[in-house]
Amino acid sequence: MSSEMIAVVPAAGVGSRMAADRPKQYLQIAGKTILEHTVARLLKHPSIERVVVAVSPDDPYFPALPLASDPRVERVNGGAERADSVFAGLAAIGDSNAWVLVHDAARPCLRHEDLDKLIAAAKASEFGAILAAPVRDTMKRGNGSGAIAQTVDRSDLWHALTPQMFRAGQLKQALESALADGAVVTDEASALEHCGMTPQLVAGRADNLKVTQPEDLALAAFYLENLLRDEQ
Ligand SMILES: Nc1ccn([C@@H]2O[C@H](COP(=O)(O)OP(=O)(O)OP(=O)(O)O)[C@@H](O)[C@H]2O)c(=O)n1
Ligand SMILES: C[C@](O)(CO)[C@H](O)COP(=O)(O)O
Repeated sequence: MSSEMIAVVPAAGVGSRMAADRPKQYLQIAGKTILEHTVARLLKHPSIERVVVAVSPDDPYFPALPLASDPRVERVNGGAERADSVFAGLAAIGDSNAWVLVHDAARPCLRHEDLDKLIAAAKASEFGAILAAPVRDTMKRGNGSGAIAQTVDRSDLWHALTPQMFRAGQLKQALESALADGAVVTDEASALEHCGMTPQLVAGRADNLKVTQPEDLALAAFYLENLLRDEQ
């Protein structure tokens, strides 16, 4: 059975919460765009053979990046929602037995120690695996009017991270089914859950943050500089 390992990077978002002059994946930290750092982290891992990047069809930034001419990087057109972009990336993978790791373009601080843990867990799981960070704060649910409705039991509560790793065919079928049913699919695992499957949780580092809001940029730069120094 194929062991080709391909990363799919959804990078077609507009970054509305970042409210910058360009989509956040094209903001610079540590001398490069966030997207370049994210793709470099993936291609630096010896098990990942190529990266499929889903970008907006009218994206003017991607062609100017050196990675656009890297033979290991394939561009596809992303879609209206993140799940549509992931689905478009999967369409570029012909082998249903290939391993696919879906990783947000907005997460540039992925460490190989976490990637190694994820790969091992996914290969040992019937339904793949995702990186996740245990919740560390007390969790509250609001009552819709700004007050506390209840405290949520945080035991075994996790922040889903990426990469999320599955056999390409398994993920494609689950996404097709979940999207056809109108399910809310904010990460790949939720599509498999919709189909009754139970991917494994792999405890990952909390510094694998998704750059989402303005205050995340400086933190991501700090985490990335730590990562690059640790890998020297
Ligand atoms: N239609 C979309 C929406 C999002 N993404 C990607 O999915 C990842 C996680 O999404 P998010 O952090 O929500 O990015 P945006 O959608 O750009 O942010 P916002 O929700 O603030 O607009 C990002 O790398 C983003 O580029 C995508 O490929 N296609
Ligand atoms: C996939 C993800 O990063 C896991 O936490 C998250 O669901 C992306 O959500 P977003 O609203 O598209 O940022």
